[in-house]
Amino acid sequence: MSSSVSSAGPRGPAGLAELSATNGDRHTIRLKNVHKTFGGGSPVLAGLSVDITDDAITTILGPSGTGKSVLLKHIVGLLEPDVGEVSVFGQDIWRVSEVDRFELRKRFGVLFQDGALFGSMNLYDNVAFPLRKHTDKSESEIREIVMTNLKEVGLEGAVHRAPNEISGGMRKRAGFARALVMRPDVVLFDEPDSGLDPVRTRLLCQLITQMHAEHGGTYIVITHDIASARTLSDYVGVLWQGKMVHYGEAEEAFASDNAFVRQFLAGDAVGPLGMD
Ligand SMILES: Nc1ncnc2c1ncn2[C@@H]1O[C@H](COP(=O)(O)OP(=O)(O)OP(=O)(O)O)[C@@H](O)[C@H]1O
Repeated sequence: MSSSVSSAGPRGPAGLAELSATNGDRHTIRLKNVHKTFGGGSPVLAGLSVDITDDAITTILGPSGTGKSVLLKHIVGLLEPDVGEVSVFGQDIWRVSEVDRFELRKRFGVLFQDGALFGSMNLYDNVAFPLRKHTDKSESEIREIVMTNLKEVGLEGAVHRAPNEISGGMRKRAGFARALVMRPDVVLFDEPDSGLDPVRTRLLCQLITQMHAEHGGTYIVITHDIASARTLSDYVGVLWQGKMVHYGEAEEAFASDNAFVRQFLAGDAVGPLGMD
């Protein structure tokens, strides 16, 4: 973990003061003037720049289809920008060798919408998979880590179940356990709240906050659920029309006088964002 304030798990104004005092200038993830267009369509990212603050939970908000998942795939090096730079851990991810890019990716944990579990493996083997593939740990070491991680997400009683034998919320928690198993410096969540009822959403947000407080690291959570963003965020980024129209401390974002940011965060029907 690359975290000076990680065990503190910065929450609330006091946490943020501590964060900026110790950590203000460190940015593991930086995007500079990133453009991305698919085929002959209109640009999805159109000059997006942002420096994500380390050792905090950032939520990225924006309307449907605005490019949040595309942004996440750029951060983890799964998509290459047409123009611009994506720098992770101080290196331009597209100017390093493929082998180095693969090494950089190992420092990320990603939780995709449905948990992205292997259907043919039980939960234990799903969580053990990255350790078996990328480390030379013994099976008894792996067992200890896997059981700890599954316990942390409340799934120690479901280790032998297959993904299709458990609920969507449990699949997300199992995906979370797997995303954390390599002790990543950065964890990316692609709409962890999608398809969950409000209570399960709240519980998952609590789990994310709690795991961040325990393990530290830089968490980036993509969502369009404003309630989740309020619960989770140390920092908020708002994406619109291919750009990061706002990035800053959560309180600042929720008090923004930018017409779009205000409309989106308040969920107002009136404002620059319409149905198109
Ligand atoms: N591989 C791809 N090829 C072509 N178009 C793509 C590809 N990936 C994404 N897009 C397009 O990019 C746009 C942004 O998609 P993206 O999934 O990033 O939006 P989003 O903000 O995550 O949306 P939502 O909140 O609905 O999940 C969409 O128009 C989508 O069709």
